[in-house]
Amino acid sequence: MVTPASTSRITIAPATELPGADDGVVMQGIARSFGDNIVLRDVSLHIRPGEVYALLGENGAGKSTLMRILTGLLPPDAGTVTVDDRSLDAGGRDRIAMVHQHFMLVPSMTVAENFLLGRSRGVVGRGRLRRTCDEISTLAAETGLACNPAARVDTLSVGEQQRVEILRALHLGARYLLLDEPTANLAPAEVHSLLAQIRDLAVERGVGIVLITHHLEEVLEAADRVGVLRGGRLVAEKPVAEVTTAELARDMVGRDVGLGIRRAASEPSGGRMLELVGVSVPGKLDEVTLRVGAGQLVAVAGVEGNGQSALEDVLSGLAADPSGAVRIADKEVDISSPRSLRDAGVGIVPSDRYTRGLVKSLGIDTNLAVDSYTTPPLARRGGRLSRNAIRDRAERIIAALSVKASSPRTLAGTLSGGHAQRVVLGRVLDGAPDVLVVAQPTRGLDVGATEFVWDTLVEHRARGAAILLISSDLDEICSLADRVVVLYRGRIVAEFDKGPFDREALGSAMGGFQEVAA
Ligand SMILES: Nc1ncnc2c1ncn2[C@@H]1O[C@H](COP(=O)(O)OP(=O)(O)OP(=O)(O)O)[C@@H](O)[C@H]1O
Repeated sequence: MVTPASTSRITIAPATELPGADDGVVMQGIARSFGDNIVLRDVSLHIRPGEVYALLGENGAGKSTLMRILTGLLPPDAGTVTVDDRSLDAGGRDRIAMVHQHFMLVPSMTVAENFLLGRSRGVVGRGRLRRTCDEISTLAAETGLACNPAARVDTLSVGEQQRVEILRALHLGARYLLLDEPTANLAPAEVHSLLAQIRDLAVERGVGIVLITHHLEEVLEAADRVGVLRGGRLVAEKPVAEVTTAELARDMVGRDVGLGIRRAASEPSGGRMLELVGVSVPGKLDEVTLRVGAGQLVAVAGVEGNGQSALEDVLSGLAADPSGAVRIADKEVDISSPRSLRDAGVGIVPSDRYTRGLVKSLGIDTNLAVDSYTTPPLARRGGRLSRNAIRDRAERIIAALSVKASSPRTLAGTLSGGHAQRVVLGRVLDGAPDVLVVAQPTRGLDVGATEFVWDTLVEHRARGAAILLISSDLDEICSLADRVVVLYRGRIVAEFDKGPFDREALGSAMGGFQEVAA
């Protein structure tokens, strides 16, 4: 039983209808600034029913701002939006739905209960719930987006939750879907099937889809047209059949980008810099044993939800009830204390930049000072803080990582996702730690920034840092790792000792299709 808040009729989006001349999402002359920061200038876009339109742009280019304007969450300073020739206020808004990277589902409720949230006043009876289950099953069968309406959301994989979000939007009557990096957390095999399902929704049901992604191959695989935002303007708009990934990268960042293999030039020294022995966290991590030598980069490959967060928690000193041992340079460290790990030389780039990496309501300068304010040069004699040193440090890191911010005091919560990630990376890398644990370091970063982060990790490996890369991105793993272990359901199920790595074998181990004894 659920007690949703307001009443609305359930309308299942019909399968393909012939589009009229004015159909589609039409944005004309959109402009938007935040203070002096001009984010969008005279942007016009037309997304037609039945097409997949990929929207690209480097971090901070204004993609999310444009999508927030499109869904009516943010008013533009100038310009108009119509959906099938209706303004947003005259019914257009009901035809558009945004599917976020961070899902908006209530984990303790079933799929059907989530569908009914906010859609009827008072208690929902069994009959209504059953009807909704039937409607979901019908829609799932029609669209090929498999889904069990009676399943609790917290029992579903990330890929299944993604499908629930899409089905919910269609169930609400959306004819246009805005998908914000929909593949960011999926296993390699799931990526291809989701992209195929997205294409089917467009081709067979006439849904118009905006696909925001930083993975350029996904654009070629799934989209019909691609638009590139740069400096607040739409600088390119092309049929996908006429572009290459190299051209798209150039359109986005204004230069050539090389994301090739970057394994260690020489054999790693093999010294035991970071060692985990039989590390377990109840219900999450099972007897994980691994070693990372000085000057070596070991990747822990896996899809979110298979123990990566627990591993990150252990190495941050934040896991609940961990067991086993962690040694840094052959010395055991107290894993119940974040400070012991930090003092032992471990630097962590957390996977969730907002809950672990940044305080959104504080400035970039303060965020960059949080792990070094007790020592000089930030701390002065007598325990007082040096404002100048805090500002200088912030200015240096902002310049080194090209963080797009009007001043060092800009609030972290107003940065675009990619630039927020740069601040977190900048803080950790600036300390040049002996052991670097980096979780999903390039998630949400544009190709130019990804190239920069990869090069930076390689530099730190070359100076002798031991790097543990926790990632679900096969390109990242295959390009950077000297060794790969695969984490599935909390256990290491496969190990790959030397590149070049077999992407297919890696992908299937990540998806749990093949368990190889460690
Ligand atoms: N509420 C806000 N207040 C101030 N500035 C903002 C706000 N929202 C966005 N901005 C600024 O607008 C610019 C564009 O941000 P936006 O989030 O639209 O970029 P994006 O293209 O989605 O980037 P990313 O790929 O990093 O997610 C950035 O400079 C950001 O700092």
